[in-house]
Amino acid sequence: MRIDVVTIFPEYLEPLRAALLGKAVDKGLISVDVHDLRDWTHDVHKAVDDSPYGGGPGMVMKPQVWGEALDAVCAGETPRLVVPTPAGRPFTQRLAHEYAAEPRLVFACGRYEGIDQRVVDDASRRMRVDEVSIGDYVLVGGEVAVLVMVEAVVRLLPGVLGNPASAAQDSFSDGLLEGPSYTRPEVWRDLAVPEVLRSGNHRLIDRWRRDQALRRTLERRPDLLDALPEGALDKHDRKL
Ligand SMILES: Nc1cc(-c2ccc3ccn(Cc4ccc(CN5CCCC5)cc4)c3c2)n[nH]1
Repeated sequence: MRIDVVTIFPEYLEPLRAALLGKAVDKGLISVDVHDLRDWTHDVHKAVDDSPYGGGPGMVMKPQVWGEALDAVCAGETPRLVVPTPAGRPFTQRLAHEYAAEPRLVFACGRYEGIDQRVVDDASRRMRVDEVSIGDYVLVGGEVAVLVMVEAVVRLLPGVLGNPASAAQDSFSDGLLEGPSYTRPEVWRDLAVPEVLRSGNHRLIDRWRRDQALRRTLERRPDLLDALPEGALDKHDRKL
């Protein structure tokens, strides 16, 4: 997978070079290129923003600079363009799997109050463009959202995770939150590991884990229960 990121703060994307993602680059599983938007300015001030038409607080990013940058960065194999924004469709595990199947992703990181809408409108004439939100809170720019999305997507690629079974058993993979996890010691600060997990009875252990996942989902994310497909809960589940 080829990933390109356009930003006025390239240094914000340095974490993509570290740890697991850095190893994925070293292994040739992904390529990551970060581009400074200001490379496509032509004025001495390298201006990338201007006042909003219609008034309002803050500044809006200029379409001309973004247009030239995306023409250059998106050249070659047509990518899927992802534009983080508070006003976007939700980024979900399902969308992460969709992106993991793409050969090329380009991320456009806005700042200020966002990017002139015509940049998205124009790009949509040539490629798939998604305006995506990573949550219902407002960041200062798109860079952190790109770090979140790249991490969620790249970990799904074959060969990236040391333990691929982990991604297969992700939260949400069965529609529920995962329950609690434990490791040694058996007792820590007077807190003991639940007996069933040391019983060796894997039928009971699986049942206990599912009960814990259901309880936690009911308590923290009842909306996920409503979204479960018909028949996803068996009669034991419904008794909880
Ligand atoms: N999931 C998520 C994504 C982001 C995000 C992504 C890209 C940019 C580029 C600039 N900003 C700051 C920013 C500040 C104010 C407004 C104005 N809006 C008016 C009412 C609420 C806000 C918009 C945008 C981003 C924010 N934030 N959260």
